[in-house]
Amino acid sequence: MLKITDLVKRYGGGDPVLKNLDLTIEGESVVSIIGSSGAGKSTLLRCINRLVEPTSGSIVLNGTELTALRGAKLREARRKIGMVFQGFNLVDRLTVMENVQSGRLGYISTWSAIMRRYPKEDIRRAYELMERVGIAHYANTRADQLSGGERQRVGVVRALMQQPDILLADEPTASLDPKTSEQIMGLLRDLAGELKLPVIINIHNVTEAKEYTDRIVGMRYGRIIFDDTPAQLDQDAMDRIYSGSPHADRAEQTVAAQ
Ligand SMILES: Nc1ncnc2c1ncn2[C@@H]1O[C@H](COP(=O)(O)OP(=O)(O)OP(=O)(O)O)[C@@H](O)[C@H]1O
Repeated sequence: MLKITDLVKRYGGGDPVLKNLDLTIEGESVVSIIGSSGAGKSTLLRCINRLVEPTSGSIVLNGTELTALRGAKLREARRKIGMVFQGFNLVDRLTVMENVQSGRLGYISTWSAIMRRYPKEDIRRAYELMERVGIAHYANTRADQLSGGERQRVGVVRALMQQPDILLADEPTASLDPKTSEQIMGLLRDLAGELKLPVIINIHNVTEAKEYTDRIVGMRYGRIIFDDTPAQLDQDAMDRIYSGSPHADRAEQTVAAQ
């Protein structure tokens, strides 16, 4: 279970971009986070895996308070959080297998990694996952020879090699054509079910969010203002999520506080 309580993030001395946010995700479900550009979607995901340091608040994953962790304990917790990126974040000159095995860094010794001496079990699991997502025949191909959709499949397998407790996907389909984008969304949904893995996806494409996810969280300037099933996301909810501006939001809050 992921339980976020009273989360605040402020970059430098500016206004908070996450404002006392609460969010609980239980069990395996696919949750999408939607909202205008600047709503704080990426910041929220990056606070969960501590790529961004929260200013205050609590993030508990399966009983571990993530915000309190440092050093080795933080690295250990991070291994349990898989991340899929918009730009795939692959090492182009490495093969698909080498990219996929980089998900095991932190589990195997640096020397084994340098020598590309992967444990048999890791190779078996990599092939199983690559087979599952349809890229096993590319195992020895350089990552830069693959199409966008294939590259994202590599990104997904690399994240799954970590044997994560949760998968975070930051606009995983934003660089893909519409058909490939739907395939990747379908894959994430199916893998979530098969592996009993909660998945949180930041996404701009509301049609895909409705079709491929179980729950939609709508953010507006640092707050969650919608949290329900796709069926409940009507035009009125859409208008609320996508209306306003950071400036208007700040003015509203100032008036409300007076
Ligand atoms: N490293 C940073 N330093 C300063 N401000 C930042 C930083 N990262 C994000 N911000 C600001 O925080 C706010 C939220 O940004 P964030 O990227 O989380 O929003 P988003 O909803 O993911 O937007 P998008 O959909 O465009 O990716 C924005 O105003 C952004 O300018």
